[in-house]
Amino acid sequence: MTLKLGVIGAGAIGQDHIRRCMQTLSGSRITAVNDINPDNAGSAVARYAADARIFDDPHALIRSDDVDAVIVTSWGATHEAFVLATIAAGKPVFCEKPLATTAEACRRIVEAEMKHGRRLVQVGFMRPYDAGYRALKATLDSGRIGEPLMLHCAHRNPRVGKNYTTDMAITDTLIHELHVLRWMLDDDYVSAQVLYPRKSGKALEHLRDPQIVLLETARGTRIDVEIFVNCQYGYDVQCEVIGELGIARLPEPSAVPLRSEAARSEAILMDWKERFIGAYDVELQDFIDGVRAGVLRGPDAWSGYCAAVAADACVAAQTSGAVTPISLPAAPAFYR
Ligand SMILES: NC(=O)C1=CN([C@@H]2O[C@H](COP(=O)(O)OP(=O)(O)OC[C@H]3O[C@@H](n4cnc5c(N)ncnc54)[C@H](O)[C@@H]3O)[C@@H](O)[C@H]2O)C=CC1
Ligand SMILES: O=C1[C@@H](O)[C@H](O)[C@@H](O)[C@H](O)[C@H]1O
Repeated sequence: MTLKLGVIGAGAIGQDHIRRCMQTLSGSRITAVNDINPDNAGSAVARYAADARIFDDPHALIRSDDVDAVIVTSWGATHEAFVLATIAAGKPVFCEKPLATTAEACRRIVEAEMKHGRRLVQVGFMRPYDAGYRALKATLDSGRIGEPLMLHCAHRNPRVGKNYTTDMAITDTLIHELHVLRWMLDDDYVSAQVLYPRKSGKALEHLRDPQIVLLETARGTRIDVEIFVNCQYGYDVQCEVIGELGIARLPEPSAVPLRSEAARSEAILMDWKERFIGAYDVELQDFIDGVRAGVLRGPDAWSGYCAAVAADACVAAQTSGAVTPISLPAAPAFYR
């Protein structure tokens, strides 16, 4: 049975996921698209999914018999309502990160899914599907560098638009690290602090950029993450783990080492779509396969909630400047 997918939000990543479902992945097709901006829905359908129906009402799309499962790729603040409605309809949902923009909203999703009694939600945290992060985690798990003591990370985007606000450095950007580092270290955060270095002249008036987030885990590992979303030169994600016996780094994406014009160089990617293209393909194929097999295995709503608890603390720390505690309840049996 080919899985019929409905997409809510046909912007940058919505269109990219529609393209990959229609052109790269197997076992699904896009049958329905909704966007608050009808031009975006129209252009997605025209470019990639000529047979899909355009819905004016996202809730009608969720309920439609032409939709077996839903992909939510609208703005973060709208995710909660669409995910809850899809759970209420008893259908699986792939929701782009963040699952919701606050821990309280994520908790409501967790409660609704548990009440339903079966996993329906996969969160679009793609980094655990990335070959580089998987290799880094395998190295840590092998014990070759001993226990991790410190991590130095960076998440840099060349630039962001005028709607990107200071808190989005946490809820939209750092949220990837909050999820992937917890997964990689198999450890929980206990505190967060945010520091502001000198502001870049390339950042718009309203935005504090760059930012440094300091995290501490329950086992005492210290993590610093630089978030710099107007770095100009590229899309650059770095992660270095300092262990008791050695150091392990996230591999760079492969690039041709070039000797030209009296210089040695390697290109740096400019776009998250290219940097994580392999990971997006594998995560969405995993969702499609999981729905068809009746068992979702990807990042669950609980991991979306845990990332949001840490994000809430970081957002509070952005204004207080203080070291802010993070405390997580034990995972319910449903998610263990
Ligand atoms: N996993 C990843 O690496 C990435 C994840 N994302 C996440 O995907 C989501 C979308 O991001 P982008 O595609 O970059 O944004 P975007 O602004 O390019 O696209 C969002 C689309 O959603 C539509 N939309 C907004 N509110 C809506 C509503 N109430 N109903 C229907 N449509 C609505 C907008 O009109 C727009 O077409 C965000 O949550 C973002 O954090 C985005 C980029 C990469
Ligand atoms: O998820 C993403 C965007 O929404 C976010 O705005 C960027 O900062 C991230 O690098 C990208 O992966």
